[in-house]
Amino acid sequence: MTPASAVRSSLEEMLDSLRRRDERPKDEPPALPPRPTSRGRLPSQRRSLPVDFKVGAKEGEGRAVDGDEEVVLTSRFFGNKRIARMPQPEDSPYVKMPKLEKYKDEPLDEKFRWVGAAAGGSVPKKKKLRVWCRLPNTDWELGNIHSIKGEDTVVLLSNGNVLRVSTKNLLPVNPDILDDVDDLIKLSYLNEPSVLRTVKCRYSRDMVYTKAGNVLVAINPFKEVPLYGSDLAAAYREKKDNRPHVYAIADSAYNAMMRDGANQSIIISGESGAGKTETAKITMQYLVTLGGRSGIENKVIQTNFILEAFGNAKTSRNDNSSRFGKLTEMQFNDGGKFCGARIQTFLLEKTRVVQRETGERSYHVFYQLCAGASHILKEKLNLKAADEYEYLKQSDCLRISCVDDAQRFHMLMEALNIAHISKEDQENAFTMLAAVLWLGNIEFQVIDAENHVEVVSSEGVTSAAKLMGCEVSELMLALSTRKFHAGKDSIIEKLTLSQAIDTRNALAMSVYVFLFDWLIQKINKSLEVGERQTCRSITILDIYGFESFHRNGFEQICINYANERLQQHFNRHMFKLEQEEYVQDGIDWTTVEFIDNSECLDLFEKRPLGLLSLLDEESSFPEATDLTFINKLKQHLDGNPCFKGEGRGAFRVRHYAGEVLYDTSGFLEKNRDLLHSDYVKLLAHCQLSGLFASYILDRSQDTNLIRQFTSADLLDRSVGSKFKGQLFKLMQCLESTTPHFIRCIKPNNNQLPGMFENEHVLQQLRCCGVLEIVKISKAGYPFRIAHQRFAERYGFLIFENVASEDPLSIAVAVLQKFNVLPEMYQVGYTQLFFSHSTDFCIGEHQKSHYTRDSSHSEILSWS
Ligand SMILES: Nc1ncnc2c1ncn2[C@@H]1O[C@H](COP(=O)(O)OP(=O)(O)OP(=O)(O)O)[C@@H](O)[C@H]1O
Repeated sequence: MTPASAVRSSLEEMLDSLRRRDERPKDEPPALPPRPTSRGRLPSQRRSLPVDFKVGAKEGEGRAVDGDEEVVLTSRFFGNKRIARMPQPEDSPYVKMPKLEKYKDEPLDEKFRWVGAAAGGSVPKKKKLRVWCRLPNTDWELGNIHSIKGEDTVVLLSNGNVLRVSTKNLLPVNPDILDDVDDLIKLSYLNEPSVLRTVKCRYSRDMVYTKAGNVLVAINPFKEVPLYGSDLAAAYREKKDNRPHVYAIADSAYNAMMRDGANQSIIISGESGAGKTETAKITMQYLVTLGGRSGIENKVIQTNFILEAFGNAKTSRNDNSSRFGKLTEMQFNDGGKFCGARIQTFLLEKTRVVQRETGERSYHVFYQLCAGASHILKEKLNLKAADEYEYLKQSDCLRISCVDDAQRFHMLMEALNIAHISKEDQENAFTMLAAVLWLGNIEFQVIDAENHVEVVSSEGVTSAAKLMGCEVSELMLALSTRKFHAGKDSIIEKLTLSQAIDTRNALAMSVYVFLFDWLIQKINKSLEVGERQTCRSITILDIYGFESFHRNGFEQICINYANERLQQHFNRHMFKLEQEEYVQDGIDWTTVEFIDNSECLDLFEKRPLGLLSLLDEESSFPEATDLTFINKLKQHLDGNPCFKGEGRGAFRVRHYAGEVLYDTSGFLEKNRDLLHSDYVKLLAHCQLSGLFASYILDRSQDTNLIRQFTSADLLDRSVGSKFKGQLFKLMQCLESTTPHFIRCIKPNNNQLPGMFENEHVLQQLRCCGVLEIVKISKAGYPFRIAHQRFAERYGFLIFENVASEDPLSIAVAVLQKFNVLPEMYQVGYTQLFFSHSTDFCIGEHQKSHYTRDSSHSEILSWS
């Protein structure tokens, strides 16, 4: 009998007793077990994991059978105490927590290595055994042991080659039957090539979702797969399907929200192009159908299209890359009905509007407008084809294959209508887009030896001025001069060519950012529930993925910093808090190590000598340049193992997802993000259209966007500090929710279906700590219940008067009376910890009374 079935029968027995409670003879004497020892803890008992795995074994004794041969295996995953450090308490978005054992000071290479890679569990010792063999190019290949001599083994590879390798480069292979297990926890041998083989095998059969314990791994199919739709959604809703799926994650978040009343979050991460945005949309779709017909489902779904048009663009990594972070709070009333949503966005990549790498595009909406606007609209906006605008044609990429921009524009108009964005507001938005495009066509001519310029009178400037609703002369002046105040006098200074171009671009970017923010406000207004009737929510986070391009600038460092923060959140919940709870409740537990990214976060956030602080400090010196900035970084950060200064104003950061080379040019300017007071005024007084102009005016007064900052102002307002502040707020918001994680994986860099690049996928699996998650899920106790609650629920089974006994004695007595195997649970100071969910324990007929808690809190919940 397996441990699971033993528990099933014993708990079934317990539940039978529950049903028979009234018939139970009153005089049956309860069999009281001896009181447990002090600290409420049973004698140490390690649960035996399925098959051969042994927690805590240094040199393992697990046994496995391969064919007719029994082989001796070694398990070396556990036993290394290396728990990661908590974030710096003085500068952290989290509530202060007790400090844990410090990360060992190992060489950096060690920390970035996948801990289980070489120590995948076993060193096979018998002939003919199937093994994974690490090739000189680091790929893993299947083979059979031919002979063993000392430390070396000769392996017959599946491709016919024969290889002599060191035995430490061999790992055990799972039986074929486990090739496509839906949860990696079911693998007998947990090692890198086996995990890869499983996800690859599933991927080849269009099973793009696999579970790694509580985490869902989603591999981007890059094609339509028959995994979605109302029938399938209904199957998940009615619990008829339990295969790994986004629907299952959304369903479990919804159930947890309804059951516990606690807000939930679904955190979707992965590198650029891994499928986060699509996954977020699938999640939303499922949630709105779960939440019943409220009339605003379609509105919410359509907002995705609007946001993608204005906030997504083609990059070299992804034809539809989100260039902003998005948090969508789906709100439900007490009856679980979906009743509204609120969207929060983070740091739109604004430079894309005026400049980007060759082969990439600006925001989709520009091309859609040019291709799809009606004749009347075109005339009104003096709109030309996309290739007539400098801002669009400069990167040699006007189209995306298989995408019809004109058709997308019609879809956008429809989405705007469904989202109840008024016709007038729509027209205002299109007017601003056209103004931005015309601004890009404004040219300057040099008028003196000092390179001072004036604006060339052209269709560009007249159209831009007209669309913005200001005088042509006003715009010309704002773009070619700058006014300073010296005492009571104001001095007008002419701009040089490069200053004028920067000013024009800054104006265009600002208009676009204002437009984007304004649109989010409009959308939020439209999705708002009139009377706030809700106190429950599920928040979906879809933030731009980790990026490493040929050239990486200020935007990339912000994006990658955000991903570091998110990774820390993941580590904190999957590894730190989970293991802390075991330790604090005193159960027998051997720490599972994981790759911590605290050092990289320190590099960014430490004060006063972190990257962001140094950037702010340097930005506040008017004389500072990108060169003085890089020197400062080298001077102060060289000691951090995640930092390496390079030549030509560049530096490297060792992120959790890989190393990125950053080019500091433009860092200071982008961090300062100063708007010249002249054109803030210009914008504020433009007759753009009623509401829009007043919105700009509000913003300009709000943030006091004027020149001549003091350095203290700058610290509050620099882009880096603001972004860090936003991320901290985001983390605090996520901390108040129960998280559910989805890790998206990109199978290849070509955005092609059916192409699975082993090394690339492996790298991503390593980064998200999949192996460690499986280890912790396999060895851990995900289902918990407080002694008190367990005693209240089950105590009557053996005690006449539950109130007269202490909860711990009752709990232990019940477990012993019903022969629950000691390997299946541990008794902590305050809780009982179970390794299996109630799904193992109760019959189908009981499911309506018991819901499974796949998060953390308790073993059972009662309806
Ligand atoms: N579940 C899916 N089914 C079919 N195609 C998908 C799926 N998920 C992603 N894709 C394809 O992959 C492309 C990239 O996905 P997506 O835009 O969601 O990536 P992302 O991780 O959000 O990237 P970024 O960080 O750059 O925004 C999509 O445009 C779509 O073509």
